[in-house]
Amino acid sequence: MKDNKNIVFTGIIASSSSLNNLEINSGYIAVKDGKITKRGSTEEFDRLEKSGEFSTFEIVKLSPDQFIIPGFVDCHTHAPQFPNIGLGLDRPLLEWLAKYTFHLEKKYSDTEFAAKVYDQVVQRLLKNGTTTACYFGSLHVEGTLELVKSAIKHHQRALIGKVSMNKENFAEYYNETKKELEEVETFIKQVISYQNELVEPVVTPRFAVSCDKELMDGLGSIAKKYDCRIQSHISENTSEIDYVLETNPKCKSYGHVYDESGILTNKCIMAHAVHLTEDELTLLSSKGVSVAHCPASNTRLKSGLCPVREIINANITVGLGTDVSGGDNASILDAIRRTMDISTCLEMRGNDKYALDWKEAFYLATLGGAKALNLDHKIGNFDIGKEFDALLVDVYAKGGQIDKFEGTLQSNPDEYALDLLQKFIFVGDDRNIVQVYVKGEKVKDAL
Ligand SMILES: O=c1[nH]c(=O)c2nc[nH]c2[nH]1
Ligand SMILES: [Zn+2]
Repeated sequence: MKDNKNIVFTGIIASSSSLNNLEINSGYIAVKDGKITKRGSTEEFDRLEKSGEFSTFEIVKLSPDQFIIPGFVDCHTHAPQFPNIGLGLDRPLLEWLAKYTFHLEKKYSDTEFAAKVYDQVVQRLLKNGTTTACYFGSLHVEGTLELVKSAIKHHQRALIGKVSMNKENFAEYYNETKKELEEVETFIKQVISYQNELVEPVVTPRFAVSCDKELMDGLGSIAKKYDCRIQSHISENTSEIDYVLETNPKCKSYGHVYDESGILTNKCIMAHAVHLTEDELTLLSSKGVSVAHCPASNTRLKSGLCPVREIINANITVGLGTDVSGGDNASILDAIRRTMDISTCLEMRGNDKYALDWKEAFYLATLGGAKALNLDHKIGNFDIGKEFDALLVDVYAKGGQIDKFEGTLQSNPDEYALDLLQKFIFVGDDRNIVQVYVKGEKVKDAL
């Protein structure tokens, strides 16, 4: 598709090195064959440019109102549910699944339908600056392979799972165990056979409500066999937890149901974790499990206010998820804002110093997400040697929400840069994301 040129950007560059360390300054970043090869000050750039170092590079000089940040990482979303976005949010989780969600997901037995929807989904996410997405597909192998093909076609970094379910439900949306395990292996082998460096398969037990012990054991073994990531849901809603404990009377917690089947590994990412006990926090932390915090769906489905600060303090790696269509917004910018809002609500209820500030939420949306998905050796910030997944943001982009009030931002260059980024985080939208790069290739250009 797009040609992978050598590019050097000069201007404001921002990325996190940890939850509490945002680096933002003016300088340059050089990208060769999709990887970051050099970074430095503006003075160093001027010197190197004069010496001819960048003679084979396209040079992109940012305007004073533009900056570069790492691409957003969506750690949890359901691609087949996008046609329902904004609809049917009047029921709690289990009723919502039975009434709206399973019926929609069943339609993905039609691969033509799947191909059309997934092409739109992948493009929507790239437009929003989501350079990496960890997707749930549907129960169907061929349908979910259409999602894989769309990610490859549009050059999105994607972790994709064929959903596994073997428990009967009213929608008749499940497989018999043997068939399900065979299909999961077929899916994994097929994705591997594409040999695409951006796309990987994920073992995806929907949750302990939909999978019995036999299936869960089998999925744990498959993940081990192929050294795959695993994704699922945990402790989102109290009725869900009650059901899981009732149907697994020998397990002392929801977390232990997964642990009994070898699901909890350092390649496992669990969505939600709204109602975990202290014991479960310790269990997840000891196993190296990551959590995808999905604030939009937690409020839309009235599941609860996720204590994200406690999860972070328990030494669990956290990233953000949009969780469409329990979540009503496909943008990680929205997840950033809702993360701040939910944690602020919890602070206002009496948890001192609980709220996450915008710099922390920005970290979760970038490097935190990359760590949660075990991709931080490749992406998440602009360390030399990492792959260049990045957004070029224009704070005053034409038609956008952010008005320019001349001379009102702080005049010190460092503070001015912080003001610009802060404006984008709180007020910006996809119109401000004027270019998107994945592994050095431009996948959106609205400049
Ligand atoms: O928010 C959610 N969306 C889903 O599709 C789902 N399935 C199980 N648990 C779930 N939670
Ligand atoms: Zn989900």
